[in-house]
Amino acid sequence: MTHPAFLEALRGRLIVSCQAYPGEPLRDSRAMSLMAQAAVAGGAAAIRAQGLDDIRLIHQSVGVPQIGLVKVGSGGVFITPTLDDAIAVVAAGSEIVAIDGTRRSRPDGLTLQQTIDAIHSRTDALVMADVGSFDDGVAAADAGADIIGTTLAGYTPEREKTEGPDLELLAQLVASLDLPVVAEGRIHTPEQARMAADAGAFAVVVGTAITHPTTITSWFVSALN
Ligand SMILES: CC(=O)N[C@H](C=O)[C@@H](O)[C@H](O)[C@H](O)COP(=O)(O)O
Repeated sequence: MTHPAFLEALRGRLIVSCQAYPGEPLRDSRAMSLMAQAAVAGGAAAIRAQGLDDIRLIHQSVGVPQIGLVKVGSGGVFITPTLDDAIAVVAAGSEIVAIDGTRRSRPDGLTLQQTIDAIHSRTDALVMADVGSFDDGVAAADAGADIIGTTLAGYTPEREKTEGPDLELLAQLVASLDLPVVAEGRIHTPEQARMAADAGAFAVVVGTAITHPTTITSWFVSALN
């Protein structure tokens, strides 16, 4: 399958997710933009970013493609839940919009296929469907997603939350789908990133282990307790 050049350029590469949440010390678009610049300086091929302000600023400050999303709440369908959210993410500067790609019903009443069709007809962006299970991945591919991400594995009732990345799900999706499958979620070490690549991931997204110093600090603190 031929992909747009900017997607092809992500093959086998690292994507760094730069996200901070309300109330956190780094919840500041400038901080996220600096984090993104630092990640690109280290070799990140793309940035994943949350929130329209962060997406806009990061779009202006780095020269690599961006996977954008908005998070609305934290339960149920919370990753770019509606079509309007997705259109806003693209308008803010994302080349790829990450949306909830599960089979759950969406708050605006559209199906996943209707959502993806509308994004494709109204924008040039690619759609990354963040899925939580194999059946989600198959359904999202059928619905027209351009990229499948394992992002929600362990965050819906369908899969156990594995300690590290859900490599089993990744391998199953890679074996069955004719689409780029991106490994995302709980990749905390370079070795795990390598394992995800070896399992056939098109690209590997790392967030917390690179860009969430509070969590990283807590890992070290725990090791000393
Ligand atoms: C489940 C969910 O809300 N995932 C979010 C999706 O954008 C982010 O909170 C994660 O940080 C991102 O997926 C990267 O994963 P990790 O931080 O584990 O490397």
